[in-house]
Amino acid sequence: MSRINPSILAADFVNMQRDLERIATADYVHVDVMDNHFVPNLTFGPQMVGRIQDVSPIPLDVHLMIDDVDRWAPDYARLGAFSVTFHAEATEHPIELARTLRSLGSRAGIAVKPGTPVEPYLDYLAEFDQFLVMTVEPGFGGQSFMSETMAKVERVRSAVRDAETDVWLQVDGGIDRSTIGIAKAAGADTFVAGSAVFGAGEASENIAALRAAAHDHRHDV
Ligand SMILES: O=C(CO)[C@@H](O)[C@H](O)COP(=O)(O)O
Repeated sequence: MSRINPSILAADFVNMQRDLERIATADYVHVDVMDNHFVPNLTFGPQMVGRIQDVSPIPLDVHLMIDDVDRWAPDYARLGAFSVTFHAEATEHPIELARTLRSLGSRAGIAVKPGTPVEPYLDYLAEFDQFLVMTVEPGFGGQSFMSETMAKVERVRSAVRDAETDVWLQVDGGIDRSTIGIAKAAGADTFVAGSAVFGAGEASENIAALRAAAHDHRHDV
């Protein structure tokens, strides 16, 4: 199973509804919320995400790159996001927050930056629906895939297998037609792509090409 989640960080913000329609064949729309504090970039907050939720043809996979997630993450679950992922570095209470998100009807995801180890969270996988291993430093699109993060993807995949849970393993950053196979071989099943979808060519064709590139990879998880 390979899920393709286009990141609208690479969309045209003043033509957001048009760009959402262009990615209707994707699985989920990846919505990067940035506060210019947790990361040095700023996007949008609950009001805009609520409007995206209203008009999007596919469900929302919200990625919070913000501080104070204990306070703000529940708002995104309340507005109906399919999935809300917060950063492990932004909370001291990841399990409690994941439980709150689930109680509000959203899937709960935990994300780690490239320099953050995954081990502290592997004994608690059942508390989460998604584990996001960042494959670039969060903050900006168009960066190069960090292949050294694949060791962490392998560790999470192995722990998910051992725990016999159904946690989705997401990668985000520098995913394109060549790197998607590397991430899939390491054990990822959910792929966020910004530039590779909204860059050159038709978004729907780019999504199909990413699906094909992931599918072509022999090591299915
Ligand atoms: O969260 C982020 C960046 O922090 C990503 O979702 C980017 O938007 C991915 O963009 P590309 O690397 O695919 O261009």
